Amino acid sequence: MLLYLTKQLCKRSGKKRFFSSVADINPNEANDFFDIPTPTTIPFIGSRLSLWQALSTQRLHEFVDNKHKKLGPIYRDKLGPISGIFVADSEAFKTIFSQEGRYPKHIIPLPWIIFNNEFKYSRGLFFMDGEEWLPCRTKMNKLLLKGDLKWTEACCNIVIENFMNQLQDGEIENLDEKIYSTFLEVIVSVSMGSKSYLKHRKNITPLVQHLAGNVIKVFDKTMKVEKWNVNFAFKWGIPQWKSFEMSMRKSLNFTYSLVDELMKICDDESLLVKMREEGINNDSIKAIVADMVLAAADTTAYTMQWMLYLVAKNKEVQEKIRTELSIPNSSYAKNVLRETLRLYPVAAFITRFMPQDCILSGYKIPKETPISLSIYTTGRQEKYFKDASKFVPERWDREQDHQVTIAASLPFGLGVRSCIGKKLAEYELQKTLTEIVKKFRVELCNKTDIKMRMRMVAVPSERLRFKFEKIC
Ligand code: HEM
Repeated sequence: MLLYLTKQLCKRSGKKRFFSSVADINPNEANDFFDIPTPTTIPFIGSRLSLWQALSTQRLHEFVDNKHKKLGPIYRDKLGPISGIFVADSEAFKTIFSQEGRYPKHIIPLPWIIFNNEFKYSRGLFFMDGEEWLPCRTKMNKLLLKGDLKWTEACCNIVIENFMNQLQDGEIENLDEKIYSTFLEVIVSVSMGSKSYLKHRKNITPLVQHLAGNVIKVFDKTMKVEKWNVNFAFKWGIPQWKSFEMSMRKSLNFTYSLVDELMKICDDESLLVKMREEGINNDSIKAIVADMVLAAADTTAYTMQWMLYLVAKNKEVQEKIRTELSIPNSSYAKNVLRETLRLYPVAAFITRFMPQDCILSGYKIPKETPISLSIYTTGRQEKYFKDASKFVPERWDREQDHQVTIAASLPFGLGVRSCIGKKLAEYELQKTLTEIVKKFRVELCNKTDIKMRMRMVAVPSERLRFKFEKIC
């Protein structure tokens, strides 16, 4: 898989070797770790205060972006519990993914670690490491990233058709909530299979709506407790911790019971049955699927909103999507999605601990140093994307040479630990976009400038409102 991706990226970046930086730097010439630029702030208070400010205004991406502007593509910082380096350099990204080892490790939010340890919930892929993670991940790759995925597409199509039936002329009330529930319902329908979903959807839809409310709270409460010293918050049981703990328990308990029920009614073409056939035991199935439910909704729902926002502001893009619908194998909708994720990567940071010492951007990095890849920053840099602030889906066109640096926009990550839901997400997002644009002209009703805010994932600074006009 990694070899395939590497070849693809070589082809597109026009370079001979994608991971060129690995061999090109002589370790003796590299600079010392402590020479990496670091912000000058009042010791301790300065960095905590600015972090607190960045977190409470949900502007962590801008905070980090400004630091890169001042200090360059790599800098060292202590961000509360996370003390490590921040990297905004496509060559360094390649080095990281090529040297991340057999069992890549990422940072897990501290409240979630404490919660899992304290209450002994077994969790899915995102939380697993090493020997536990690899066999499960290999089996899940086979089911969700390789081969024929028509069975997942069949599930998406039914749920999206249902969503389309809720749209009409005019401003759609609570569109964001409808989008959220729809994408949550997709992962539920994939878990149970399209036939079973069709049979039981009347009962499933209200459960999904209830779950959506809980899942939203988990992300919100995690953000709120992270503004505090999390160990302190947990130890003293402050209200922010209690509220986070409650939302997490509710969501997980509800999701586990839902998966239990789905296991009884799923059909042969379902994720649950396919996981069983791969030899994954029932407890692990429950934990993996429950986590996917949590990972699937926010990421896809907000990407859908950003995509609608951008096409609503760019009428010519809408028109082109409509025109290209008649062209077989047109990749235009896919390019719209790629361009949306370049400007608004819902996962604005990807993290890693390297298993051995490495050299990044000319500096020696000791093994196990927490590394944060600033995906938001690289996606908007002029040196990687011409007219970087403009929304130009055509720049991703394979036929034309618009000089995109693929490794600077990695919304799903790269390599063996990249997003397991990538193909599912790409299909459902493109399908929903084309169905909407085929039937409606989309207009943005918000009058103020919309900014990106970090609520674990990248969300709009205010509720997006759209007006739909039916195309006769
Ligand atoms: C636009 C949609 C999505 C985006 C941008 C996205 C992005 C990401 C990113 C950046 C990672 C971390 C990769 C890394 O550490 O290298 C990730 C991991 C993950 N994603 Fe997604 N994701 C999306 C949708 C989904 C969906 C629909 C699912 C569920 C089917 C999903 C399930 C997961 C899981 C389980 C992991 C952890 C994988 C592991 O650690 O092995 N994601 N995603």
